[in-house]
Amino acid sequence: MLLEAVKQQKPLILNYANTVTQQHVADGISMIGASPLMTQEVLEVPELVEIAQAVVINIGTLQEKDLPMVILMGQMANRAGKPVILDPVAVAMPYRSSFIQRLRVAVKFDIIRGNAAEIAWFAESKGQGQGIDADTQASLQINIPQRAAQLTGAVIIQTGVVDVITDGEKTWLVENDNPLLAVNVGAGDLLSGLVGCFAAVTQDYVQAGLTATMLMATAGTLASDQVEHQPGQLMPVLMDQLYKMTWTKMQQISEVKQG
Ligand SMILES: Nc1ncnc2c1ncn2[C@@H]1O[C@H](COP(=O)(O)OP(=O)(O)OP(=O)(O)O)[C@@H](O)[C@H]1O
Ligand SMILES: Cc1ncsc1CCO
Ligand SMILES: [Mg+2]
Repeated sequence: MLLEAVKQQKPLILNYANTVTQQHVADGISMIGASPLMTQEVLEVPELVEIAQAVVINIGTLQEKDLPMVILMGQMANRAGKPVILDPVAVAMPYRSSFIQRLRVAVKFDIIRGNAAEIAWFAESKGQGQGIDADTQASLQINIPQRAAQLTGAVIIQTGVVDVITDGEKTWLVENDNPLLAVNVGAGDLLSGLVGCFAAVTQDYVQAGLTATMLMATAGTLASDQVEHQPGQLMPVLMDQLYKMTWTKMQQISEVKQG
């Protein structure tokens, strides 16, 4: 079971993080037994990718000067067969689109985790919005993440009211409508970090994505029950729930369906 594997192997997860939510990302990775490391220095990238088991690239606060560093991280991980996870924050905005276009010609992403608007961009489909907010649509179009997977060759994790995990053929749905999680900025960034932890311990990236979304859904449900209508209290309780998580709880509490 992948949560046990993370606790036993304690993989090192190397992050190009955004400066808004990196503390949550680092804490979440640590809470489930993996080891986080953030970098912004190109000169240390080779030695860090060497010891890492996964690389997570989050473009939330991207800067042009960082592009060569991010390309190097991705390429070195690609060459070493280490998973590269992309969190394409607000990728539909023109400058960000250009950054990702230039990154994607150099780096293969194994997994892309984003909200519906972000994933729609990879599917070359019109998104519902261009900011960081998740699409709260009730009617889910699973053909969009499936198409994004087919076009990019990456496993897609689209989050929202329902999370969709797909490689373009196999598709899983995790029901996770949780208003307290939705309003906490960085819940998605945290999830992308957790995806890195599971991708570090299996080559089955659909399974890694499914496990991470089940984990987040379960921890989110338990944490919301504890803090009730106080979203400002959620994050610390969510961290406690991640720390205490078991596979049995994840199977009992998260609602998973085949798409
Ligand atoms: N109603 C909802 N809308 C959006 N996300 C939700 C909702 N309910 C639960 N979530 C969960 O919140 C987490 C973050 O998903 P979201 O789609 O908001 O990512 P995001 O937009 O990238 O967030 P951020 O940029 O703040 O990190 C996911 O685990 C998702 O399943
Ligand atoms: C609000 C915000 N702005 C850039 S990154 C970020 C956190 C959500 O990804
Ligand atoms: Mg996001």
